[in-house]
Amino acid sequence: MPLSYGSPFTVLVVDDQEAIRSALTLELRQVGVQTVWQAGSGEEALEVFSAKRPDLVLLDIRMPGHDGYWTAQKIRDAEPGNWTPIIFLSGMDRDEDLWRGIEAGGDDYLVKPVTPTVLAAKLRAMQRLLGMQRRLVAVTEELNLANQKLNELVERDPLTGLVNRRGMDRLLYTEIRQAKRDRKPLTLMLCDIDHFKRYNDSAGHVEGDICLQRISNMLGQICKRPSDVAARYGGEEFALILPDTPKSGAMTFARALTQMLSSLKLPHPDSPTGPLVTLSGGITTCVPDDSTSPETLIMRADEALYAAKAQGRNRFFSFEFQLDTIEQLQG
Ligand SMILES: Nc1nc2c(ncn2[C@@H]2O[C@H](COP(=O)(O)OP(=O)(O)OP(=O)(O)O)[C@@H](O)[C@H]2O)c(=O)[nH]1
Repeated sequence: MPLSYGSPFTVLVVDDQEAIRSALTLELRQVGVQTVWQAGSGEEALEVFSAKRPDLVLLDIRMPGHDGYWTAQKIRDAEPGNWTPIIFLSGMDRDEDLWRGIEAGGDDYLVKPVTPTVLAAKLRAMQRLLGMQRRLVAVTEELNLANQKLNELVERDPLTGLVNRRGMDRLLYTEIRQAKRDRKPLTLMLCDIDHFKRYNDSAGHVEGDICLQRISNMLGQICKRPSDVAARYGGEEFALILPDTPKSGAMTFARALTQMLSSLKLPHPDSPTGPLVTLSGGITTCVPDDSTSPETLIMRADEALYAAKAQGRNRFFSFEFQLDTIEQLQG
Protein backbone atom coordinates (compact mmCIF):
# COMPACT_ATOMS: atom_id res chain seq x y z
CA MET A 1 0.00 0.00 0.00
CA PRO A 2 1.45 3.42 -0.97
CA LEU A 3 2.62 5.59 1.91
CA SER A 4 1.38 9.11 2.33
CA TYR A 5 4.30 11.54 2.63
CA GLY A 6 2.28 14.68 3.36
CA SER A 7 4.54 17.06 1.50
CA PRO A 8 6.28 15.88 -1.72
CA PHE A 9 9.13 13.53 -0.86
CA THR A 10 12.06 13.29 -3.24
CA VAL A 11 14.73 10.61 -3.47
CA LEU A 12 18.07 10.36 -5.26
CA VAL A 13 19.01 6.80 -6.27
CA VAL A 14 22.73 6.27 -6.85
CA ASP A 15 23.84 2.99 -8.44
CA ASP A 16 26.20 2.24 -11.30
CA GLN A 17 23.83 -0.39 -12.68
CA GLU A 18 21.01 1.01 -14.74
CA ALA A 19 18.78 -2.05 -14.13
CA ILE A 20 19.02 -1.63 -10.33
CA ARG A 21 18.31 2.11 -10.56
CA SER A 22 15.21 1.44 -12.65
CA ALA A 23 13.97 -1.33 -10.34
CA LEU A 24 14.47 0.88 -7.25
CA THR A 25 12.76 3.82 -8.96
CA LEU A 26 9.77 1.63 -9.69
CA GLU A 27 9.62 0.38 -6.11
CA LEU A 28 9.89 3.92 -4.76
CA ARG A 29 7.05 5.09 -7.01
CA GLN A 30 4.96 2.16 -5.84
CA VAL A 31 5.41 3.17 -2.22
CA GLY A 32 4.31 6.73 -2.96
CA VAL A 33 7.48 8.71 -3.69
CA GLN A 34 6.56 11.31 -6.33
CA THR A 35 9.99 12.34 -7.58
CA VAL A 36 12.99 10.06 -8.03
CA TRP A 37 16.28 11.25 -9.50
CA GLN A 38 18.99 8.86 -10.65
CA ALA A 39 22.77 9.03 -10.76
CA GLY A 40 25.16 6.41 -12.13
CA SER A 41 28.33 7.47 -10.31
CA GLY A 42 29.60 9.35 -7.25
CA GLU A 43 30.39 12.46 -9.29
CA GLU A 44 27.01 12.48 -10.96
CA ALA A 45 25.36 11.93 -7.56
CA LEU A 46 27.05 15.06 -6.21
CA GLU A 47 25.91 17.12 -9.19
CA VAL A 48 22.30 15.96 -8.89
CA PHE A 49 22.41 16.38 -5.12
CA SER A 50 23.58 19.99 -5.38
CA ALA A 51 21.06 20.84 -8.08
CA LYS A 52 17.99 19.07 -6.68
CA ARG A 53 18.52 18.80 -2.91
CA PRO A 54 16.58 15.53 -2.48
CA ASP A 55 14.98 14.58 0.84
CA LEU A 56 16.78 11.22 0.91
CA VAL A 57 19.70 9.49 -0.85
CA LEU A 58 19.79 5.77 -1.56
CA LEU A 59 23.45 5.07 -2.20
CA ASP A 60 25.21 2.02 -3.63
CA ILE A 61 28.63 1.38 -2.09
CA ARG A 62 30.59 -0.44 -4.75
CA MET A 63 30.81 1.70 -7.87
CA PRO A 64 33.61 2.18 -10.43
CA GLY A 65 35.69 5.29 -9.66
CA HIS A 66 34.56 6.96 -6.46
CA ASP A 67 32.63 4.59 -4.21
CA GLY A 68 29.61 5.20 -1.99
CA TYR A 69 31.71 6.03 1.10
CA TRP A 70 33.44 8.84 -0.79
CA THR A 71 30.10 10.06 -2.15
CA ALA A 72 28.47 10.09 1.32
CA GLN A 73 31.39 12.06 2.73
CA LYS A 74 31.17 14.62 -0.10
CA ILE A 75 27.41 14.97 0.39
CA ARG A 76 27.95 15.67 4.09
CA ASP A 77 30.65 18.25 3.22
CA ALA A 78 28.29 19.91 0.73
CA GLU A 79 25.63 20.67 3.33
CA PRO A 80 27.28 21.90 6.53
CA GLY A 81 24.68 22.47 9.21
CA ASN A 82 22.11 20.50 7.21
CA TRP A 83 21.24 16.88 7.15
CA THR A 84 19.87 14.75 4.34
CA PRO A 85 19.35 11.10 5.28
CA ILE A 86 21.58 8.68 3.39
CA ILE A 87 20.75 4.97 3.23
CA PHE A 88 23.46 2.67 1.87
CA LEU A 89 22.26 -0.14 -0.35
CA SER A 90 24.86 -2.82 -0.78
CA GLY A 91 25.43 -6.43 -1.59
CA MET A 92 28.13 -6.49 1.11
CA ASP A 93 26.62 -7.88 4.26
CA ARG A 94 29.51 -8.15 6.74
CA ASP A 95 29.30 -6.27 10.04
CA GLU A 96 32.43 -4.29 9.10
CA ASP A 97 30.72 -3.10 5.90
CA LEU A 98 27.77 -1.83 7.87
CA TRP A 99 30.10 -0.15 10.38
CA ARG A 100 32.09 1.57 7.65
CA GLY A 101 28.91 2.80 5.97
CA ILE A 102 27.62 4.41 9.14
CA GLU A 103 31.09 5.88 9.85
CA ALA A 104 31.18 7.39 6.37
CA GLY A 105 28.04 9.40 7.15
CA GLY A 106 25.26 6.96 6.30
CA ASP A 107 22.15 6.84 8.46
CA ASP A 108 21.11 3.29 7.65
CA TYR A 109 22.42 0.31 5.76
CA LEU A 110 20.35 -2.13 3.74
CA VAL A 111 21.55 -5.31 2.09
CA LYS A 112 20.36 -5.86 -1.46
CA PRO A 113 17.93 -7.13 -2.58
CA VAL A 114 15.54 -5.01 -0.50
CA THR A 115 11.87 -5.94 -0.37
CA PRO A 116 9.33 -3.16 -1.03
CA THR A 117 7.98 -3.46 2.53
CA VAL A 118 11.42 -2.97 4.12
CA LEU A 119 12.16 -0.09 1.77
CA ALA A 120 8.83 1.56 2.60
CA ALA A 121 9.43 1.11 6.35
CA LYS A 122 12.93 2.65 6.10
CA LEU A 123 11.61 5.57 4.07
CA ARG A 124 8.92 6.14 6.66
CA ALA A 125 11.50 6.15 9.49
CA MET A 126 13.84 8.52 7.64
CA GLN A 127 10.98 10.80 6.72
CA ARG A 128 10.01 10.98 10.40
CA LEU A 129 13.58 11.90 11.35
CA LEU A 130 13.74 14.47 8.59
CA GLY A 131 10.50 16.03 9.83
CA MET A 132 11.91 16.26 13.35
CA GLN A 133 15.15 17.78 12.07
CA ARG A 134 13.24 20.39 10.05
CA ARG A 135 11.09 21.27 13.04
CA LEU A 136 14.26 21.60 15.12
CA VAL A 137 15.80 23.95 12.55
CA ALA A 138 12.59 26.01 12.41
CA VAL A 139 12.36 26.21 16.20
CA THR A 140 16.05 27.17 16.43
CA GLU A 141 15.51 29.95 13.88
CA GLU A 142 12.45 31.19 15.79
CA LEU A 143 14.44 31.08 19.00
CA ASN A 144 17.32 33.05 17.46
CA LEU A 145 14.88 35.66 16.16
CA ALA A 146 13.16 35.90 19.54
CA ASN A 147 16.56 36.26 21.23
CA GLN A 148 17.55 38.99 18.81
CA LYS A 149 14.29 40.86 19.52
CA LEU A 150 14.76 40.37 23.24
CA ASN A 151 18.29 41.77 23.06
CA GLU A 152 16.98 44.78 21.15
CA LEU A 153 14.23 45.31 23.74
CA VAL A 154 16.69 44.98 26.61
CA GLU A 155 18.69 47.82 25.09
CA ARG A 156 15.73 50.11 24.21
CA ASP A 157 14.21 52.79 26.36
CA PRO A 158 10.42 52.23 26.24
CA LEU A 159 9.42 55.90 26.64
CA THR A 160 11.60 57.39 23.91
CA GLY A 161 12.54 54.42 21.73
CA LEU A 162 16.19 55.43 21.98
CA VAL A 163 18.99 53.09 23.02
CA ASN A 164 19.04 52.90 26.81
CA ARG A 165 21.98 53.15 29.19
CA ARG A 166 22.76 49.47 28.90
CA GLY A 167 22.90 49.63 25.10
CA MET A 168 24.88 52.81 25.21
CA ASP A 169 27.52 51.26 27.47
CA ARG A 170 27.92 48.36 25.07
CA LEU A 171 28.05 50.55 21.96
CA LEU A 172 30.45 53.03 23.52
CA TYR A 173 32.80 50.19 24.41
CA THR A 174 32.60 48.85 20.85
CA GLU A 175 33.16 52.26 19.27
CA ILE A 176 36.17 53.01 21.49
CA ARG A 177 37.79 49.79 20.32
CA GLN A 178 36.96 50.49 16.70
CA ALA A 179 38.26 54.09 16.85
CA LYS A 180 41.44 52.86 18.54
CA ARG A 181 41.99 50.32 15.78
CA ASP A 182 41.29 52.87 13.03
CA ARG A 183 43.12 55.73 14.87
CA LYS A 184 40.05 57.90 14.29
CA PRO A 185 38.57 60.55 16.59
CA LEU A 186 35.54 59.57 18.62
CA THR A 187 33.16 62.11 20.15
CA LEU A 188 30.86 61.59 23.08
CA MET A 189 28.23 64.20 23.96
CA LEU A 190 26.10 64.20 27.07
CA CYS A 191 23.10 66.54 26.87
CA ASP A 192 20.67 67.49 29.57
CA ILE A 193 17.39 69.38 29.35
CA ASP A 194 17.70 72.68 31.22
CA HIS A 195 15.46 73.16 34.24
CA PHE A 196 13.49 70.06 33.54
CA LYS A 197 12.39 69.72 37.14
CA ARG A 198 10.64 73.06 36.80
CA TYR A 199 9.08 71.81 33.53
CA ASN A 200 7.61 68.80 35.30
CA ASP A 201 6.53 70.80 38.32
CA SER A 202 4.78 73.31 36.15
CA ALA A 203 3.36 71.26 33.24
CA GLY A 204 3.05 67.86 34.92
CA HIS A 205 4.81 64.57 34.41
CA VAL A 206 2.75 63.52 31.37
CA GLU A 207 3.74 66.70 29.50
CA GLY A 208 7.28 66.12 30.73
CA ASP A 209 7.25 62.69 29.14
CA ILE A 210 6.01 64.16 25.84
CA CYS A 211 8.81 66.71 25.95
CA LEU A 212 11.35 63.91 26.47
CA GLN A 213 9.89 62.11 23.45
CA ARG A 214 10.15 65.21 21.25
CA ILE A 215 13.76 65.81 22.22
CA SER A 216 14.51 62.13 21.60
CA ASN A 217 12.94 62.27 18.13
CA MET A 218 15.07 65.26 17.31
CA LEU A 219 18.24 63.57 18.55
CA GLY A 220 17.37 60.45 16.57
CA GLN A 221 16.90 62.58 13.45
CA ILE A 222 20.10 64.53 13.83
CA CYS A 223 22.11 61.31 14.09
CA LYS A 224 22.14 60.78 10.33
CA ARG A 225 25.18 58.55 9.94
CA PRO A 226 24.45 54.85 10.51
CA SER A 227 27.21 54.66 13.12
CA ASP A 228 25.93 57.66 15.15
CA VAL A 229 23.99 56.63 18.25
CA ALA A 230 21.49 58.64 20.27
CA ALA A 231 20.82 57.16 23.69
CA ARG A 232 18.78 58.02 26.75
CA TYR A 233 21.48 58.08 29.33
CA GLY A 234 19.33 58.85 32.37
CA GLY A 235 16.06 60.62 33.24
CA GLU A 236 16.45 63.81 31.18
CA GLU A 237 19.99 63.16 30.06
CA PHE A 238 20.93 61.95 26.62
CA ALA A 239 24.16 60.69 25.12
CA LEU A 240 25.35 60.91 21.55
CA ILE A 241 28.13 58.63 20.35
CA LEU A 242 29.65 60.09 17.20
CA PRO A 243 32.36 57.94 15.62
CA ASP A 244 34.90 59.51 13.24
CA THR A 245 33.99 63.00 14.49
CA PRO A 246 36.85 65.41 15.36
CA LYS A 247 36.61 68.31 17.83
CA SER A 248 35.62 70.87 15.20
CA GLY A 249 33.01 68.52 13.73
CA ALA A 250 31.60 67.91 17.18
CA MET A 251 31.15 71.66 17.75
CA THR A 252 29.47 72.05 14.35
CA PHE A 253 27.20 69.13 15.23
CA ALA A 254 26.33 70.70 18.59
CA ARG A 255 25.49 74.03 16.93
CA ALA A 256 23.23 72.28 14.41
CA LEU A 257 21.56 70.45 17.28
CA THR A 258 20.93 73.70 19.17
CA GLN A 259 19.52 75.32 16.03
CA MET A 260 17.27 72.36 15.34
CA LEU A 261 15.96 72.50 18.90
CA SER A 262 15.28 76.22 18.75
CA SER A 263 13.43 75.76 15.44
CA LEU A 264 11.15 73.25 17.19
CA LYS A 265 10.12 76.06 19.56
CA LEU A 266 9.11 73.74 22.40
CA PRO A 267 7.67 76.03 25.08
CA HIS A 268 9.11 75.72 28.58
CA PRO A 269 6.51 76.84 31.13
CA ASP A 270 8.99 77.92 33.80
CA SER A 271 12.59 78.28 32.66
CA PRO A 272 14.89 81.06 33.90
CA THR A 273 16.83 80.51 30.63
CA GLY A 274 13.98 81.64 28.37
CA PRO A 275 10.53 80.74 27.02
CA LEU A 276 11.69 77.63 25.12
CA VAL A 277 13.11 74.23 26.09
CA THR A 278 16.90 74.33 25.87
CA LEU A 279 19.69 71.80 26.20
CA SER A 280 23.12 71.95 27.75
CA GLY A 281 25.79 69.59 26.57
CA GLY A 282 29.25 68.37 27.43
CA ILE A 283 31.50 67.20 24.64
CA THR A 284 34.61 65.11 24.73
CA THR A 285 36.62 64.06 21.69
CA CYS A 286 39.71 61.91 21.47
CA VAL A 287 41.53 59.34 19.41
CA PRO A 288 41.24 56.50 21.92
CA ASP A 289 44.36 54.77 23.24
CA ASP A 290 44.93 52.04 25.82
CA SER A 291 43.96 54.37 28.66
CA THR A 292 40.56 55.25 27.14
CA SER A 293 37.54 53.55 28.66
CA PRO A 294 33.79 54.24 28.57
CA GLU A 295 34.09 55.50 32.15
CA THR A 296 36.83 58.04 31.37
CA LEU A 297 34.92 59.37 28.36
CA ILE A 298 31.66 59.64 30.28
CA MET A 299 33.46 61.39 33.14
CA ARG A 300 35.06 63.94 30.79
CA ALA A 301 31.77 64.59 28.97
CA ASP A 302 29.99 64.93 32.31
CA GLU A 303 32.53 67.49 33.55
CA ALA A 304 32.09 69.45 30.32
CA LEU A 305 28.31 69.28 30.78
CA TYR A 306 28.71 70.63 34.30
CA ALA A 307 30.79 73.49 32.88
CA ALA A 308 28.13 74.25 30.24
CA LYS A 309 25.48 74.42 32.99
CA ALA A 310 27.74 76.65 35.10
CA GLN A 311 28.35 79.00 32.18
CA GLY A 312 24.64 79.73 31.85
CA ARG A 313 23.05 76.63 30.20
CA ASN A 314 21.68 76.50 26.62
CA ARG A 315 25.15 75.70 25.27
CA PHE A 316 27.57 72.85 24.59
CA PHE A 317 31.06 72.91 26.05
CA SER A 318 34.23 71.05 25.14
CA PHE A 319 37.37 71.09 27.32
CA GLU A 320 39.41 69.91 24.37
CA PHE A 321 38.17 72.87 22.32
CA GLN A 322 38.17 75.24 25.33
CA LEU A 323 35.07 76.85 23.83
CA ASP A 324 31.37 76.56 24.17
CA THR A 325 28.93 76.90 21.29
CA ILE A 326 28.04 80.48 22.32
CA GLU A 327 31.69 81.65 22.37
CA GLN A 328 32.31 79.93 19.07
CA LEU A 329 29.42 81.82 17.47
CA GLN A 330 30.73 85.10 18.85
CA GLY A 331 34.35 84.38 17.76
N1 LIG B 1 8.47 63.53 32.98
C1 LIG B 1 9.60 62.88 33.27
N2 LIG B 1 10.50 63.48 34.06
C2 LIG B 1 11.64 62.84 34.34
C3 LIG B 1 11.90 61.56 33.84
N3 LIG B 1 13.12 61.18 34.26
C4 LIG B 1 13.60 62.19 35.05
N4 LIG B 1 12.71 63.21 35.09
C5 LIG B 1 12.80 64.47 35.83
O1 LIG B 1 13.86 65.26 35.39
C6 LIG B 1 14.16 66.21 36.43
C7 LIG B 1 15.63 66.44 36.49
O2 LIG B 1 15.86 67.46 37.42
P1 LIG B 1 17.28 67.98 37.81
O3 LIG B 1 18.27 66.85 37.80
O4 LIG B 1 17.13 68.76 39.08
O5 LIG B 1 17.72 68.92 36.66
P2 LIG B 1 17.01 70.17 35.99
O6 LIG B 1 15.76 70.59 36.70
O7 LIG B 1 16.84 69.86 34.54
O8 LIG B 1 18.07 71.31 36.18
P3 LIG B 1 19.40 71.55 35.36
O9 LIG B 1 19.81 70.23 34.77
O10 LIG B 1 20.37 72.07 36.34
O11 LIG B 1 19.08 72.55 34.30
C8 LIG B 1 13.59 65.63 37.72
O12 LIG B 1 12.51 66.42 38.14
C9 LIG B 1 13.09 64.24 37.30
O13 LIG B 1 11.93 63.87 37.99
C10 LIG B 1 10.90 60.96 33.00
O14 LIG B 1 11.04 59.85 32.51
N5 LIG B 1 9.76 61.65 32.75
